[in-house]
Amino acid sequence: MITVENLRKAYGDFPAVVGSDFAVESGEVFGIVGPNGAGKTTTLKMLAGLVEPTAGTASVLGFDPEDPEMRRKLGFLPEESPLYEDMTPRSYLRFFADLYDVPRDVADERTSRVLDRLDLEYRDRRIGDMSKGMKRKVAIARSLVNDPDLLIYDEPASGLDPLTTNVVLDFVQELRDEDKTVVFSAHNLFHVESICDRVVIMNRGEIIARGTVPEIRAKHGETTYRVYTTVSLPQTETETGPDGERHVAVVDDMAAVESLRETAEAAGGRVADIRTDEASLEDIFLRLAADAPTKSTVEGGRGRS
Ligand SMILES: Nc1ncnc2c1ncn2[C@@H]1O[C@H](COP(=O)(O)OP(=O)(O)OP(=O)(O)O)[C@@H](O)[C@H]1O
Repeated sequence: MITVENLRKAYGDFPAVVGSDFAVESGEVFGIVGPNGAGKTTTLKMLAGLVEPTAGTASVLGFDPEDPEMRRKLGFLPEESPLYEDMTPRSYLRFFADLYDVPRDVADERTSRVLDRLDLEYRDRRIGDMSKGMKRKVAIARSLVNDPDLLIYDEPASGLDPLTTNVVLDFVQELRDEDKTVVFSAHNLFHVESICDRVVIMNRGEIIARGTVPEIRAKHGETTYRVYTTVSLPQTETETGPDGERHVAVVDDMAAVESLRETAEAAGGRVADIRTDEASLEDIFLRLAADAPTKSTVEGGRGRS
C-alpha cells in the first residue's frame, strides 16, 4: 500500500525528516508517533503529495505521491483542517463530493453514515458556529467522501475532549474492519498503543523504533516482577497496606524470582504473590528519546535506526 525508502526532507538547512524507511500493508492501522517537531506531519504530507521530498522515494497505492491520480484515491485529514465557516456540513460535504465527481445521492448516503457513526448533531448549523470536535468530525467525513482505500490522518484526535477522542479512535478502528488502510500520527502514545497494528516511533526526524507494540515492548521495554513474600528478607522492602505489612522485592527476570522463592522458604516463609509490570509505550519512548544521539545532518543522516 505504501513503501518509503530513505525519505528525507530539509527545510533550508533544517533536517525535518532525516531518512525514513517503512512499509504499510493493506488493511492495517499504522501509527507514526513522536513528540512535537518529530517530523510526523512532514512525513504524512510527503505521502499525500503535499510536500516534495528532498531525497528518497515513496510509493503510495502504487503511485508517486505527486501523481494526481493517487490523490483521487486517498483520504487525507490535515492536522488543522480549515473548513468553509459559512457552509453547513451538508453543503460542505456535497461541495467536496462534486470535486470528486461523486453523485450527490451516493455522497449524501456515505457522509450521513459517517456522521451518524461519529454522533454529529446539528448538521444544519453553520460550520463556523461548531465546536472543535464537531468540525473534526466534519473533516473526517470529508476524508471519506470519495470512499478511498487509504486514509492518512494527521493527529485525528489532537485537542479533542476524552469522549470525542474515544469516538474518533473507535471510528479509526472500524475503518480497518471495512478493509481500509489507515496511517495516522499522534503524540499521545496511549492512543496509538490501543489501536495500531504497527507503529514507528519518530524523534527529531528519525525513526527510533518500529514494529507491533508487543514487539517494541519486547525489544526496548523492560518487564519487571514485583514479588511479595510472607517474611522480611534482605532483598525485600516492607510496605504497609490496608491488610497490614507486606514484603516486596522488584526483580528483572524469572531466575531472580526463583531465587527469592528459595530464600523465602529457607527463612520459613513463602512467596505470596507475583505481579508483572510491563513498560508502557510511553515509558519506552521516554527512554529511547533520552538515549537518542543528536540529530544527523541532512547529508550525513544514518537513516534507519
Ligand atoms: N514549512 C516549514 N518550514 C520550516 N520548518 C518546518 C516547516 N514545516 C515543519 N518544519 C519544522 O520541521 C520539524 C518537523 O515538523 P513536523 O510538523 O513535521 O513535526 P510533527 O512531528 O508533526 O510535530 P507536531 O506534533 O508539532 O505537529 C519541526 O522542527 C518544524 O518546525
